[in-house]
Amino acid sequence: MVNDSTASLNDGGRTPGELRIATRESRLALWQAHHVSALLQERLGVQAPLLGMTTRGDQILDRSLSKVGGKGLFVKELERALLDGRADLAVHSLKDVPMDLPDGMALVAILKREDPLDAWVSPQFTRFADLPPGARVGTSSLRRVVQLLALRPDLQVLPVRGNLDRRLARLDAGEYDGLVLAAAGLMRLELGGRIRHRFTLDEMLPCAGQGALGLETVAGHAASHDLMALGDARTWLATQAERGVSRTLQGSCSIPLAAHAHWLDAAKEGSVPRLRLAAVLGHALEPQRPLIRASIEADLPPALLAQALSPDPVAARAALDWATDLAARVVADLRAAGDVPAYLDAAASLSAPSLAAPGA
Ligand SMILES: NCc1[nH]cc(CCC(=O)O)c1CC(=O)O
Repeated sequence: MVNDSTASLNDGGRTPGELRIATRESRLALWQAHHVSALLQERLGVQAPLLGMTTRGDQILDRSLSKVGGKGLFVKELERALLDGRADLAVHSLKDVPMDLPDGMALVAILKREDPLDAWVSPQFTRFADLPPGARVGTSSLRRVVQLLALRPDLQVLPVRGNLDRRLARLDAGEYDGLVLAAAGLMRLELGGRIRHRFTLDEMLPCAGQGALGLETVAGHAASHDLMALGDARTWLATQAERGVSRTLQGSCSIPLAAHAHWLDAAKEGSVPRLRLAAVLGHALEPQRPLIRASIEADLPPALLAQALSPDPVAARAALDWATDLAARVVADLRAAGDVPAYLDAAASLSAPSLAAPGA
């Protein structure tokens, strides 16, 4: 939508009143940074030029990310720019943001989530269900691997890394019969036309934070209050619940864990917002073992929606506690539904580099 903002890459001196955005230089990261720059201009009247940076996570394509420092790699160098004062904020795909930020950093806002689902992309096969036995599907996400094999144990699931354009090029070159990719990333890059269909939540549960954007600053940044106004309370509560599941299960990139929450009432007037949180855990070493699933629903106490984005830490804490409690209950249900410790041990001992990859 706001692809052609006035922001331009810039590494010169600072201008008072502007908010500089540190960003990776992949097409997706630049789209996201431009999007936020345009929002800052529209909603706050603030100029927000971009500071482009190449991170180690972008340079290292030949090794699995979990071997070289995990998805935190994408984030660390941007954080250094924030701590140095070279930039004021960083824009992240929330699902790439570690569960616990380093001391001194804050996730000040989570923008309204549009499309959290995973998409089926294939030149040849209109529907995932059309795939012939033994077909080759590309994904490097363990979460997707275990869910794909739960749907279709016959499939050959092959690793694919690199940015979206690179993955699609390999698909078009015939290396795969299809790919599973986040719909949000494809839509942002105007590649929505490549989507054949979205998977249902029962087929392919997304990972925590998928489809949402998070804004990070140093804690206590002077613009924190203004930036918080860009956040969306419902998305914040839903994604905090999702991230609570990952945090409780020590979700790293090598855990085949999905966690997704969505609001059930579609904002009908007078209705109580009700959140449904689901989680799926697969076995990292024997992906054919049954998935462990749990889901839970809860009505949001009405006051908490407003409190979610409150600058008052006590009020915000109450909203966060509600989301965290939901996460704890889903994790308890997971533990009751299957041998969670054995599945977590399998993920911890994972040694097959071809399976370990970023948290997509
Ligand atoms: N793991 C990489 C990544 N990080 C964010 C997105 C897409 C946007 C999003 O999910 O928010 C993707 C690509 C993908 O998973 O297909």
